[in-house]
Amino acid sequence: MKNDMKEILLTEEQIQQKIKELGQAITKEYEGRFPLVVGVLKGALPFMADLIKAVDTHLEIDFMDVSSYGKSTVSSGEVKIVKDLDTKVEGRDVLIVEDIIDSGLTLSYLIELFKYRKAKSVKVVTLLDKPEGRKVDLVPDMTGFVVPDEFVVGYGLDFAERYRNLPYVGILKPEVYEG
Ligand SMILES: O=P(O)(O)OC[C@H]1O[C@H](OP(=O)(O)OP(=O)(O)O)[C@H](O)[C@@H]1O
Ligand code: HPA
Repeated sequence: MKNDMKEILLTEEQIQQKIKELGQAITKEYEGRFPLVVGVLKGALPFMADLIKAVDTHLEIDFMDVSSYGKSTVSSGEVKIVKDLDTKVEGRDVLIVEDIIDSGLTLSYLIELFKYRKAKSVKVVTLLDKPEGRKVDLVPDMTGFVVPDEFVVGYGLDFAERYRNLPYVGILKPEVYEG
C-alpha cells in the first residue's frame, strides 16, 4: 500500500503524540460534564478509538454515519444520514469527532442538526483540517493537523473504501484515483 503514496504526511508516532495532547485538552474542557462524544463513521473510527482512551473524564460515546463522497474524491454536496444516533442530544454537551474537514459540508450539516435537536453545546474536534477545500465557513474548536489541498488517505480516511487501515496518513498518487 505504501507504493500508492506520493508522500507520507503524518507518521503513526506524530498522530499518536497529537492525540495525547488533544485528549488532555478535552479532559480539561469537559471535566465533570459527561459529554456525548459523537464519532462520524466511517472515517473517524480509528481516531475516535484512540482519542477517547486519551481522555481522563467520564463521557458517553455514540456514532453517526453520514456520507457525501461515495467513490469520488469530490464531495457530492448532498449529506445523507446512513445511521442516526441512538442517544438524545437535547441538553447534552456534544463533541463531534471527525477525521477530516474538507468542504465543511458534512460538519455544518451535523452542527445544525444537533442545534435543532437542542444540544446544550456543540463542539468539533478533527484530526485533519484542509482549509483550502472549504465551501462553507467553518472553524473547528480543536484541530490535530492542517493538511494541504490534496487527497489524503490512511488512519480512517479512504479512497473507494481502501487505505482506512493504514496507521499513518499519506497523499495518494493521483494516478491511483485517476487511473
Ligand atoms: O468537509 P467535507 O467535504 O464534508 O468532508 C469531510 C467528510 O468526508 C469524509 O467522509 P465520507 O463522506 O467520505 O464518509 P466516510 O467517513 O465513510 O469515508 C470524512 O470522513 C468527513 O466526514
Ligand atoms: O482528502 C480526503 N481524503 C479522504 N476522504 C476525504 N473526505 C474529504 N476529504 C478527504
